[in-house]
Parts: sequence; structure tokens; C-alpha cells
Amino acid sequence: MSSSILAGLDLHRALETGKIFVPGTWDSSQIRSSGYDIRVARDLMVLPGEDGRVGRVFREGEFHNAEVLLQPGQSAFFSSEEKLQLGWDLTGTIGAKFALSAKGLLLLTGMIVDPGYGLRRSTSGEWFSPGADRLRFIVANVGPATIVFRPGVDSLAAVQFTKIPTVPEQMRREVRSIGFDSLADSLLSEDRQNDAGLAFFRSVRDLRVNVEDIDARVTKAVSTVEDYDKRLDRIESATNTVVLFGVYLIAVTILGIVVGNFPSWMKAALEGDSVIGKISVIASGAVYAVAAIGGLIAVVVAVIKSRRR
Ligand SMILES: Nc1ccn([C@H]2C[C@H](O)[C@@H](COP(=O)(O)OP(=O)(O)OP(=O)(O)O)O2)c(=O)n1
Repeated sequence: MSSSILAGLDLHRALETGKIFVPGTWDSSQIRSSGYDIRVARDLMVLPGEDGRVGRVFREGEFHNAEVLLQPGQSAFFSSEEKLQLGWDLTGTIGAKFALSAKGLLLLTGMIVDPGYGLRRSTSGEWFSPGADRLRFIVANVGPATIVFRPGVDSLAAVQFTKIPTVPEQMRREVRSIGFDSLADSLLSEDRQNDAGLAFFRSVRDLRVNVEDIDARVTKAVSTVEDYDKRLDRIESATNTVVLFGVYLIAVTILGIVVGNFPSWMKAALEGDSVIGKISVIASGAVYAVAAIGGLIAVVVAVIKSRRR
């Protein structure tokens, strides 16, 4: 007999006869034309804590119905709402859902659901379903925005079931997931020492928090330096004004002395006999007056300019 993917009526029939999930744990709205969308369970999950680290643990039967927010960089452990009891003639293939991948959800999962997953062998050798086994996933938000999950409602992964030749009696084994057992030890135990498969994403998140902290400090330092720069500018401008004012005062004082005494120097030179003396007094008086007035104008212009800065 060849293998074939369960689709349409065959898929419905397999679901309704309990060959895939434990009755009451699956929902017909999740059926696709050739597969089934697994939902996030309301229990058996580990959610990020307050500081973004693995924190809140919901064990089997501890229900959490509120929305789960997965911030960028955060990761979580989820189980399927559906409980499995897969027949010996079926196998499942798990895949990510593109709508979630497009948001940046990274789904860490095994790919295969083995025939007989969820079944146990009794001491008398009979196979039965205790109705307990789920699928388990580690997810990480590696996207830019918060991803929201409604436990018991939202889809998490897709599964395609394939009809295969029935596993012969002598080859049947209870299917255990060593991966989950080791996760259960580290994530669900009271004494949680690490974040199991989630550590990488926590480290990335911690790194981002550190970088944001450094960024904030650099921005603050730059603004402080700019502040000091402005203050230095103001001090420099005030100092220049004081110096210019000093120069102005000296210039005005000398000008005052010269203007006050010039008539008497002029009179003495004109009454004297020396022609050179007369010319030099008149020339030096004129040069001094031009230089002093020019200097005064230059100082006033410089003061006005420095005040405008
Ligand atoms: N996301 C998944 C994928 C698989 N399984 C279940 C169904 C599989 O039949 C069983 C074993 O699958 P894997 O081989 O992928 O898991 P492990 O590597 O943990 O198991 P093992 O080491 O036994 O191969 O685990 C699960 O619970 N959750």
C-alpha cells in the first residue's frame, strides 16, 4: 500500500473517529483542506517573566486564558491545545505558519509526529490512550513588533497527516520525546537554573538592552558636551566684550587727554618760530584724531558683533 496525505473527507473521518486527537481537544474550525492548524494551549506553557527572562510557568491543568504578549527578543514554551492519540497507520509532519513567520515568530519544533504518538501499552500488552500527550514548541519573537497569542484560540503550527502502511505489532514502541523530557526538567521544575533552548534569545535580548543603555548614556554625554560648548561660547563672548570695553575705555581716555590739550599744544606751536614744529603738531594731531576715531568705530563694531553671537 502506498502512502497518501490525509485530505478532505478522509481527514474529517480520521478526526471524527479519534484516530488523530483525543475527542474534545480538537476543533473543526482548525481543519484545512489537507491538514490541521494546531492551537496554543491554555496550560503547560512557560512565558517570559517581568524582566523578559523565562518566568511564569503554567503546568498541566494550570490554565492561563489571558492574551500572551511576546515582545521582540522574548521567547516562550507552548504546548498544543490538542492532545494526540495517533493511529499506527498515520504519521504527522509539523510546519510553521507563514502568517506567524511573517511577523517574525521563530518556531523551534521537531518535524515528525510518529505513528502511535500518545498511545501507551498496558501491562497486559493492550494499546490505549491516556489522553495526555501534546505537541510542544519553543517560540521566539525575532521580529520588530509584539506578537499576541490567545491561548486555546490562536493557531501556532500546521500539521499534515499521512496515511502509511500500519506499523506491525512487533515494531510498535511507546513514543517518547527525549527533547521534551529534558526541557521539562529545566523549564518546568521548581529549581530552574537555565532557560534551556531559549538562552540564545535571552542573551540577544540582554545584549539589546545593554546597547540601548549605552546608547542612552552616549546621547546624554553628547548633550552635556553640547551644553558645555554653549556655556564656553557665552563665557568667551563675555570675556571679549570686557576686553573690548577696556580697550574702548583706554582709547576714550587718551582721546580725551589729546582733545583737551590739543588747543594749548597748537597755540604753543603757532606762537613759536619753528615751522617744522608747527607742521608736525598739526599733522600728528590730525593723524591721531583719525586713528582714534577709526579705532573707536572698530571697537564699537566688534562689541556689536560679539553680542550678536
Ligand atoms: N514539536 C514537537 C514535535 C514532536 N513531538 C513529539 C511527537 C514525536 O513523535 C515525538 C518525537 O519527536 P522527535 O523525534 O522530533 O523528538 P525528540 O528528538 O525529542 O525525540 P527522540 O529523541 O526520542 O527522537 O515527540 C512533540 O511533542 N512536539
